[in-house]
Amino acid sequence: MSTTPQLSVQALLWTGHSLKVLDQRLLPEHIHYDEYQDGPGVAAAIRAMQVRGAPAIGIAAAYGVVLSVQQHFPAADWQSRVAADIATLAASRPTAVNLFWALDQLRQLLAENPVEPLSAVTELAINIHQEDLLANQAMGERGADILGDAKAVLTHCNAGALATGGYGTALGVIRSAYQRGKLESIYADETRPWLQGARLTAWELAQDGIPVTLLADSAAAWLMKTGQIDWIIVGADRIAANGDVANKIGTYSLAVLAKYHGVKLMVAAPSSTFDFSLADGSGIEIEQRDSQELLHKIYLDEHSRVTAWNPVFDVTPAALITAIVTERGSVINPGLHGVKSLAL
Ligand SMILES: CSC[C@@H](O)[C@@H](O)C(=O)COP(=O)(O)O
Repeated sequence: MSTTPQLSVQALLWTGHSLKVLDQRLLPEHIHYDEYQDGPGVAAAIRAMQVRGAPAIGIAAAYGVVLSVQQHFPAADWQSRVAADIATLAASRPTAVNLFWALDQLRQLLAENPVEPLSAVTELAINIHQEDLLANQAMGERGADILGDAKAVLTHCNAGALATGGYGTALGVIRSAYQRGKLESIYADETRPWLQGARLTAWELAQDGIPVTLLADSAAAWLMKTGQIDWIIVGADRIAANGDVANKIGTYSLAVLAKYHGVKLMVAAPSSTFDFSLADGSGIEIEQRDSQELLHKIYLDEHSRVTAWNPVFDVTPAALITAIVTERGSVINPGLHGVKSLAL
């Protein structure tokens, strides 16, 4: 096992009484942290994508509950106020299951600790944050083992430290493989329309001195056709029991292209990203974001006849995935086996 370097990038900083959130809308030009003292503030930060990426959304929401308890306990109606803040946090974004996974744990703990809730929820939120970092480090090593001697990979979106408690899922695998000296080329899609690849992944890897080559999303087919990559490595927002994976829009098209070109596809995600209540990916809600993310401003006029369709996730069928890697283990060919073996 190789050692993990000190992390240069942190999306979330817990101060003990507030949450500092790196505003990812401003990267890579500006490194600016906003400080939040209440649950609705954190929910707004998630909705606006100041913090984004499935595990980071779950961690931020956990701290949002801590801030809510800190603000309202021990007022007579603290429980209903905290419940309202939890509902606001749950409504912030629909697709990443990590959000609901974290909130469910905090809700249950609050029910068990009505007398001293603050210390209990604080301990749990910090634990969720730390466990995510450890999971990513374990996943990174496991994923690097599966890559073996692969020389070149492509990633999509940002599934890095910025999207998690640290180290990253897909970027964790890439970090670990790079440290082993195997990877010669790392490609990143721009990831339109929000440019998570161009703005975040490129910046994050550059912070660690890891070279990366950016490409327009539409160049990915030609990258594969010309034999330049062995693997595509992505994260996930929700994985159903049969291994279908919801992830950033464009992942499905990469998976189809990969199948055609004989390129392998790895999904790296912590256990908190699995939703075993769903038999397959058809039940996953796909977030639609504002058309302003796509439309040129001359088309934002209310009389404009130009509109935009902006789904920000898609679902990749398990049959197109070569390996799903978690901190607990991995499944090769999930289309044949599903992922129930990864449940506790
Ligand atoms: C480890 S992050 C995994 C996914 O959350 C990531 O690939 C992704 O799709 C993020 O979408 P985003 O809309 O930026 O929150």
